[in-house]
Amino acid sequence: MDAFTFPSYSIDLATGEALFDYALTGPDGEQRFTEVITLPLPAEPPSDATVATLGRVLELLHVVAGVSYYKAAAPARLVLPAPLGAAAVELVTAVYTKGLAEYAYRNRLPHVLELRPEVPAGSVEPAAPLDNSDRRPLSAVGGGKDSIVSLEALRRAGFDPVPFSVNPNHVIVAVNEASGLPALAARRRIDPVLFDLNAAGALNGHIPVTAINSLIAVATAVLNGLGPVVMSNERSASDPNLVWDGHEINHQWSKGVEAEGLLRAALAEHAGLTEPYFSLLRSLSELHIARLFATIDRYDDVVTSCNAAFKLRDASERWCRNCPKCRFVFLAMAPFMPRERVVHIFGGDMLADETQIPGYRELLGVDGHKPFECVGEVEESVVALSLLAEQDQWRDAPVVRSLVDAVPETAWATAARSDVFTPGGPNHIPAPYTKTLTTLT
Ligand SMILES: CC(=O)N[C@H]1[C@@H](OP(=O)(O)OP(=O)(O)OC[C@H]2O[C@@H](n3ccc(=O)[nH]c3=O)[C@H](O)[C@@H]2O)O[C@H](CO)[C@@H](O)[C@@H]1O[C@H](C)C(=O)N[C@@H](C)C(=O)N[C@@H](CCC(=O)O)C(=O)O
Ligand SMILES: Nc1ncnc2c1ncn2[C@@H]1O[C@H](COP(=O)(O)OP(=O)(O)OP(=O)(O)O)[C@@H](O)[C@H]1O
Repeated sequence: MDAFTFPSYSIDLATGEALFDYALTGPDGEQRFTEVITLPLPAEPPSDATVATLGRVLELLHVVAGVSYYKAAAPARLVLPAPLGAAAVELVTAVYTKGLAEYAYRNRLPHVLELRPEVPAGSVEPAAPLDNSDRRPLSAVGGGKDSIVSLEALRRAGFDPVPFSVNPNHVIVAVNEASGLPALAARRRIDPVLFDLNAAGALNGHIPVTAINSLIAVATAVLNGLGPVVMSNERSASDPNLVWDGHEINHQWSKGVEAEGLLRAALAEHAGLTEPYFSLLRSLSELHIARLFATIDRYDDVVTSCNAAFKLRDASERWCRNCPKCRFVFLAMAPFMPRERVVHIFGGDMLADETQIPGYRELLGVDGHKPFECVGEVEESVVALSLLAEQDQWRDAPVVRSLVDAVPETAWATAARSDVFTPGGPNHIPAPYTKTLTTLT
């Protein structure tokens, strides 16, 4: 295939159903795709101004959500459907290069990292400004510990958050029920043709899903007259897994602060939204978030961070207890909870299971590189281990004993100087929200 194009998109405001069309084209013909995204509708029909702003957000979503289909062939040309301003082009370029970097690395496709979209000539009509910053925030809920921390902090700080999810599965539904807050949901249907192509051996790999979910959340907030979208993306999401061919490869790129800034700028430029989207947890390490989560216990029976529970097919019921994310989150929560509580949350004791030692050695930087998963930095893992080694309840756990012996002296020294509990780094948290997290401490 030579080119990836964006033939059309439409929305039916009576049903909330938006259709996004894509095409891979080449000398042998064309492969079309249609993704269907259904937004929750407000009680009253939206005003013309709201519909205009929504249209602008959907134009960005149309282009960004194309990554799932582009990756089936990775053609050299990415041909955008309409002129875009500089900030929007910068976002799109980054989503298709940095957002697909892990895919490019694993499939050995260096040209993807250099991809530049072809932007039709012409100017874009400036968007009408919309300041919705004082409305109720939409709090994105993924079912894991991070979004629970944000939701609870927002609630306790009096912001009256509306929980929101894309395709909520049973875990997310249970988390929302535990919160007791009425939630909004959007539906997203990937074109099944993509799965057929995958089964037939098409190129496949990781995509920047948070960029897509974020724009669906912003579209929902606009349509429903709500305020900023509040994400729960942490500081370490901005750190790459490795460097390849001079490019940083970051599994979590679209959760990082660069993506957040690009999305905010594109939404301001293209949709006129002055305060559309930010991450409340941006300054915190994963370990710090785990410590905050330990202060909240109403979600213990339902919280699930394991990605295996969120697969479209053959999902696990809750924690699989055998993946990098389960290993990391168990390690991060354990120092801050009684042993029986963390074992109850996970349904088993991962630090008593010696088969987990090789995976933990990767997290601790003893073997290999940081896994391609949503896990914290090596330093955070070493700090967590050092805290466990000081506690009677954990010191003699078989995995803890083995790891304490394996971690090199230099890593302990780094951990001893660590700033994992000191908030830091760039963030986009608006002034009214800066004290929100203090409600949990
Ligand atoms: C749940 C999961 O981790 N899935 C990743 C896995 O895909 P798998 O085939 O095992 O299961 P499905 O998710 O059901 O996907 C089926 C196919 O559909 C493709 N696809 C899915 C969603 C989408 O938006 N577009 C798609 O094209 C997918 O490629 C499969 O062929 O492995 C895939 C290949 O590495 C990953 O792409 C799947 O990741 C999902 C998109 C996903 O939702 N992952 C999040 C849990 C995730 O990884 N979040 C990251 C943040 C990444 C970011 O920058 O936003 C994190 O939390 O660190
Ligand atoms: N299905 C979804 N719908 C809406 N937002 C989502 C969805 N899945 C994840 N998110 C959001 O995307 C961001 C990254 O997701 P991630 O899975 O890292 O977070 P989490 O589930 O809150 O916590 P954890 O890191 O413990 O899994 C979070 O802000 C989360 O709220």
